[in-house]
Amino acid sequence: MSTIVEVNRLSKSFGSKQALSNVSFTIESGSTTALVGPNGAGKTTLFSVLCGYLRPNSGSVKILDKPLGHPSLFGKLTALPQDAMLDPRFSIQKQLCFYGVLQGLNKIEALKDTTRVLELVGLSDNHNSQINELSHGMRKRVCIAQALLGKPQIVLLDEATAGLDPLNAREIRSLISSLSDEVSFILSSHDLAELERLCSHVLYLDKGVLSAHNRNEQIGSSKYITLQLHEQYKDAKELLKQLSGVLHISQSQNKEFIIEYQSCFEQFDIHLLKYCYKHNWQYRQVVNGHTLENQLFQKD
Ligand SMILES: Nc1ncnc2c1ncn2[C@@H]1O[C@H](COP(=O)(O)OP(=O)(O)OP(=O)(O)O)[C@@H](O)[C@H]1O
Repeated sequence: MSTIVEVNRLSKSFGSKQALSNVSFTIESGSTTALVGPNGAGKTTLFSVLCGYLRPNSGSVKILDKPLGHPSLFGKLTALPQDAMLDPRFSIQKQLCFYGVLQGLNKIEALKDTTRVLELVGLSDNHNSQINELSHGMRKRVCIAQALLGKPQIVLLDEATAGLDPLNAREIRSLISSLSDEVSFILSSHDLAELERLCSHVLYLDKGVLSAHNRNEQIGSSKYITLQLHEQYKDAKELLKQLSGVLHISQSQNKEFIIEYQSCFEQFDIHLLKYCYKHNWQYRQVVNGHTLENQLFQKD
């Protein structure tokens, strides 16, 4: 694994509004990173700086070991902006070919790559459609296809599934997941369950200040599992404490337990599920580590 994004003490303000404040983080190749935070936290500003749309006031950014704007980065990092627009006058194939040519492909290569990316997003049959003939979800997929032109190494997707129905959102998630071996995605979304499924690392921004989280963390000799049971079974917490390997149990919600266990305990998850079966407990969800929601919002 190598570092593909290195951000050091980055700050950006708009007049007196500090949108990013001393933000530092690194991203390794092959990881899928979530960028989360409340409205106005600075996510779009951070994406815009990473893409080179906005200049920071201070700090440095290196992409693939090169400073922002370096010619060798051309086409290596692409983005789907939050409110990406397409031109209603041209077919989607024409538009994508045009963007391919802007990326430095010749016309034949651009057409070939357009065919490839339209197939990836499941829109091969719509190549001649104009944008106003497509549904909201299909338009979003065209924008994602655009971001995938030319085989970039890093793709930033700002709210890729916002406003999509569950089926379309699911298709986009599965596309991201299937491409994540070749492409490092950085995803901004308000959908924590979505990021939970897709991301190994989390960058949390709040009022321009960043904190980073590792999803499947091991702290010292402890590991964590979050177990959500189907209902509030009698004495569940006390009984869980008696399971071998368990170090500590805390309750994040009514039926949800955060189980800290000895990291040397192999196949603890299977052991835990057998224990649930033994006590006739049905479970809703088992998450390796903390849930994203608990990581971000639980105070203790
Ligand atoms: N062009 C601009 N001029 C002035 N202020 C701006 C500008 N762009 C962003 N801001 C301010 O910077 C802060 C961060 O905005 P940003 O759009 O990056 O947040 P965000 O995390 O993407 O929010 P959301 O989740 O609502 O999309 C906000 O307070 C916003 O009002």
